[in-house]
Amino acid sequence: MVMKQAQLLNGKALAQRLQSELKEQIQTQNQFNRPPGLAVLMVGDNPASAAYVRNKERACTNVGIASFGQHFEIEVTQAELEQTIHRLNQDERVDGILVQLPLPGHLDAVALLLQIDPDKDADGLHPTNLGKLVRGEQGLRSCTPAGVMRLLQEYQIPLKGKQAVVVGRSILVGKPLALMLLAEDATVTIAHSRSQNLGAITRSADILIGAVGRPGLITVDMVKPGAVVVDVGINRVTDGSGSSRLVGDVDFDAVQNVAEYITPVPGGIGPMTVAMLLQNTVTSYLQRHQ
Ligand SMILES: NC(=O)C1=CN([C@@H]2O[C@H](COP(=O)(O)OP(=O)(O)OC[C@H]3O[C@@H](n4cnc5c(N)ncnc54)[C@H](OP(=O)(O)O)[C@@H]3O)[C@@H](O)[C@H]2O)C=CC1
Ligand SMILES: Nc1nc(=O)c2c([nH]1)NC[C@@H]1CN(c3ccc(C(=O)N[C@@H](CCC(=O)O)C(=O)O)cc3)C=[N+]21
Ligand SMILES: [Mg+2]
Repeated sequence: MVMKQAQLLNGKALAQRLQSELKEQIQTQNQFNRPPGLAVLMVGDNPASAAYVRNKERACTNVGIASFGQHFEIEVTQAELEQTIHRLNQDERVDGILVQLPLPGHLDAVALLLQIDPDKDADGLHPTNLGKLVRGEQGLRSCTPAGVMRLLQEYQIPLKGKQAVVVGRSILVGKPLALMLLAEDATVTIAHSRSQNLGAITRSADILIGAVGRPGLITVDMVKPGAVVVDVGINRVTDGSGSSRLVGDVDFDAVQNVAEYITPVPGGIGPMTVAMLLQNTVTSYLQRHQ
């Protein structure tokens, strides 16, 4: 039997196009006498965060957004971070503030995110923006889930009435993504580490999202033939020869033989996340001057 390979959902290509559109928009928006500004706070050096920061800074330079990155030692205190956020809230050059998650255990992420001016909340994690998402109101949306939705939209993947299964329930990815899928009239199930019969749940999915952080968690037997498979996971793995590479949560090589559409890692949701972060920053920039 000849297996038809899934079509790739090419996040990298779409993200590049969105970036050129943003670049043009920024070039023609010069009445504010300054570029849009984005501040990313990173504590310690988690490898997934490091990849994000690298790509984000390259992308900012490319489209014309000023970066105000701040890298803190792992021992930084809550008070130091809160002071930094207060300063950035007041800084007229800064339109977007993002705190890289997860934070080391001695820091309280919830308390910190609460300090961000909701109008500068580039990752949509302030309770005001999360509340707007729950209520279906306009607001800044979390970048990764927004990137997933934008990519599905680009490929005209039908969502209305479809079974969507999101594996992972973090406040950064799984939960907001489930709400966004719901807003598009999908029938949404959220699975997590305590879910029983994960395979039975995922096999019901027309749209299956892996947002866990475990390489190879989603195996081919867990995927319904013809499903749309979105891999949010970013995991660095070391192979036998000692060289390291990025993989997602999905066993891509096997799953691409049964899925209708699939996102690659790298080149899928990662670049879309960066594009949405730039877009949120530009949105805040334009709104802050109204
Ligand atoms: N592509 C991108 O742009 C981005 C990628 N990521 C990547 O996505 C992944 C998830 O990130 P994030 O949501 O922040 O991670 P978290 O660790 O915050 O959340 C992971 C979720 O997966 C669930 N989980 C853990 N193990 C299992 C299991 N065996 N079966 C089912 N569910 C499980 C957890 O369940 P429980 O709640 O019960 O603990 C939790 O809800 C990571 O690889 C991260 O690097 C993150 C952000 C952006
Ligand atoms: N508040 C917060 N928001 C986040 O969105 C967030 C975060 N914290 N903490 C860390 C994770 C991780 N993450 C990535 C985003 C893009 C790539 C990315 O661009 N990846 C490229 C390849 C990267 C490479 O090859 O180095 C790709 O997948 O093609 C990676 C990782 C965002 N995260
Ligand atoms: Mg990716």
